[in-house]
Parts: sequence; C-alpha cells; structure tokens
Amino acid sequence: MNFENSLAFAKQQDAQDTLAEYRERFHHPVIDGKQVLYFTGNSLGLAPKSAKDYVNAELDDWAKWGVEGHFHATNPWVSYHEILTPAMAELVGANESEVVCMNSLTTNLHLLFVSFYRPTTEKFKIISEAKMFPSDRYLLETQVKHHGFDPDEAIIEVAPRDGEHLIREEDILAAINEHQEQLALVFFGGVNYFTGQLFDMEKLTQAAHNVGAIAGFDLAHAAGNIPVKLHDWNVDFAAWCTYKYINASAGNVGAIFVHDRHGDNTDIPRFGGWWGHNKERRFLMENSFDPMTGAEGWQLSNVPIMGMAVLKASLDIFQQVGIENLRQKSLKLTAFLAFVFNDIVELFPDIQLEIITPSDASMRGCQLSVKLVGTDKRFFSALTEAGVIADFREPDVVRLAPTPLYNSFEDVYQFGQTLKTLLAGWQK
Ligand SMILES: Cc1ncc(COP(=O)(O)O)c(C=O)c1O
Ligand SMILES: Nc1ccccc1C(=O)C[C@H](N)C(=O)O
Repeated sequence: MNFENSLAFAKQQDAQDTLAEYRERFHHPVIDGKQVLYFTGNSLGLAPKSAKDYVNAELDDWAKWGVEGHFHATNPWVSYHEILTPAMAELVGANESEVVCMNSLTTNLHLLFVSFYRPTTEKFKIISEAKMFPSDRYLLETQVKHHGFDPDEAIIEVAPRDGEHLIREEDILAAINEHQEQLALVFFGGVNYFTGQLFDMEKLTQAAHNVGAIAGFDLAHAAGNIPVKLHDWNVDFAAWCTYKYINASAGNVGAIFVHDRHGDNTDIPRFGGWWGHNKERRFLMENSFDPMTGAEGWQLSNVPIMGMAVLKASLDIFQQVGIENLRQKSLKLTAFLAFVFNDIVELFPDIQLEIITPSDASMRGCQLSVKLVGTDKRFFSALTEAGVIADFREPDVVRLAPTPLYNSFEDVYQFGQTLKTLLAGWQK
C-alpha cells in the first residue's frame, strides 16, 4: 500500500476504518492535563469504558446475595469462568474444552510444566529463544533445577547470529534436529517481547513433534494481537495473560490452552485443587481428586469475580470485533507506523534509530521495537515528556505498539510529528 506522511492521509485512513468507532470504547489517559499518545497496549492495554458496569453488576450482586451469589448472582460465581470460555477459545483458535481462564501467567506456566515437562535422564532438554522475558527464563531455570538437572546443560537457547537481531527459523529447526535425542520440550514466546518477532508456531510444533518432543508457547504478546490457531496447529499447551492486548487490567487472570488430545486424558500428572475436580461432585467434599476433562481440569481455586468481570467486558468487545478484522487493521496501522518512523528518521542522518522488528508483516504483530544507536535512554525520557507513552526495555530498545482496537492512523501521524520535533532538538 502507498502511504503518505500527512495529516490528510491519516484522517482519510481513519475515515475508511470500519473499526474506528472502537476507539471511543476505551479511556484514553490524560496525564498532567495532556492527552497522551498511547502506544503501550503490549504492556498494559487501555481500560474499556464498559468494565465499570460489569464490575458494578457483580458488586451489586454481592451486596444483594452475599454467599448466595455463588449460585444466585445474575452470572452465578461458581461457573463465572465458564462464560468467558467461548470468547477466549475463539480468540486463540481453540475448542472450548481446551481453554480456561485462571491464575496468572507465570503461575499457569509452572502448572503446565508439571504436566508437560517431565524430564528423564534420556530426554530432559528444553529449546527456547534467547532473551525470553525474564519470568519465562526463571521458569525454565527453576523447573530444570527442580527436576535435578543443570540449566546450563538442559536449556538450549537459540540466539540471533552475530550482528543480527532476529532469530532465524532455520537455526531453531537445526537446534531441534541437533538435540533431538535428548529433547523433551520446545518452549517459545509466540511473539518475542523484546524484538516483536513472531515465530511460526505451527512449524515449530511440527518440528518438535517430529522428534517426539512437546511444544508449548507463552502467548503473552500474541493473544489479542495476532490470530492464532492453537488447536489446528496441534500445539500441546500454551498460556497467556490478559492485561496486554486483551485489556483486562493490571495483573488480571490469565488463561491456558491444553490440546484436547491431552485434556481428554485425566491420567496426566498435575497439581490438583477443588476447582479442577469433577464439578458435579465438587461440593461433596470427597477425599480423592477426580480431575475434569479438558483445560478446566488444571484449575486449582475458585475464581476472582471482580477481575473476571473486567475480562468479560473486554472479551465481549473482542467477540464483536473479531481477531481477523483486527489483524487486517493492525497490518496497515503498523506498516504506517514503520513508514512514518523511517520517513522522519531519514531527515536526521546523524541519529541512528533502527527498527529491529521484522519488516515482513507475517513475522510480527503490532509492536515495533526501535534500537537506540547513538542516542540513549534520554531519548525515551524525552519521548515520554513529549506525551508519547511507549516503553523502554534494557539495554537499548523502545517499544511502540499501535493497537488496532483503540489507536488511530492520526495517532501514528502525530507520533511522527512529535518524533520530528524531538530529533530536531536532539541534533542541536
Ligand atoms: C512473555 C512474558 N512472559 C511472562 C510475563 C510475566 O507475566 P506474569 O507477571 O503475569 O506472570 C510477561 C509480562 O509480564 C511476558 O511478557
Ligand atoms: N506486568 C507488568 C507490570 C509492571 C510493568 C510491566 C509489566 C509487564 O507486563 C511487562 C511486559 N510483560 C513486557 O513485555 O515487558
């Protein structure tokens, strides 16, 4: 598509955008009296205006019913998580039996590792991407140690080649091949948090399965950002949070996916809790754990209703919009940001700011990561001062995520103008 770095062009794109109305369904922060440009849906999504009503409804039912709300609230609390499942399953291309909302991301990954990382002295290695989000790295390290293995030996990290920023798929496939005899698990972020690189989850899953290994993914930066087809891709397990692209508020409950071929098998070892117990018999106070089939069989505790109410508000919006429609807008909006960014940066040859996220749209979601070369963290602080909410990740990357649900083409244009002013000042 031919872009133009002009206000008229941006406004024209917004006028043609069939999702433009959704912008108004979210609160856009005004900080120190100034409307900011919010490009941080990859860290914390904006608040849906409807969330208050959803939470208030539950507060009202609590006031009205007390404990009876578990069974008599408008949406009875004992089964509240179940009403989230259809939208969440649709979002990640899963059967409803394969998904449940519960706990938070790192907790869920540990629970899934209990079931899907059961190393033996023959097969104990995990292949993952170098520079994973630290929590994922701590997960791997502590899981490996928990089973008595040495992280240096058990964790195989595939890194970008010297002088490159992205991980080559051929290098991942080569690592899987090289370590196949001892490989237990391939575990990747669907989209890397630092570079924004999207991995071909279907291909990695197939490669893992070809050598008898399990394939699991952290979808923190993928869920609600790109369409995924977890069931069809045969992914074994996945987990994600809901506070980024799913806009369900800070630290809110996450979700898991367990493919039906595993979910149907209640003999798979797991940690148990009463919410994963046969729900018909949950209140019979029996001694022996009888897990439900499907992802629900991995639940431990009864669910936090207020958080789930916010998540419901957000998922209802996703169901109306549809992730495929969002992706169509996202492809255009992110390409426009890349265009505007490069158009401005070219004006300042002394300053090197480089987008390290793949330029191939099939290898990225909405996030663009900009490496600061010859500038430093002060550049990020200056952006913030100028009213752009982005984020900085050590040592040298600024992440910008134009989020198709609530960002506009005009936001992107205005960002370019802010960048231009800032870089002009920087040169002096
Ligand atoms: C890829 C990835 N994994 C794990 C986490 C940690 O999630 P939580 O704090 O919800 O466990 C995050 C973000 O915080 C993340 O981006
Ligand atoms: N949960 C948070 C709490 C405080 C600050 C950041 C986060 C993030 O989510 C960071 C995000 N995972 C990232 O991709 O960097």
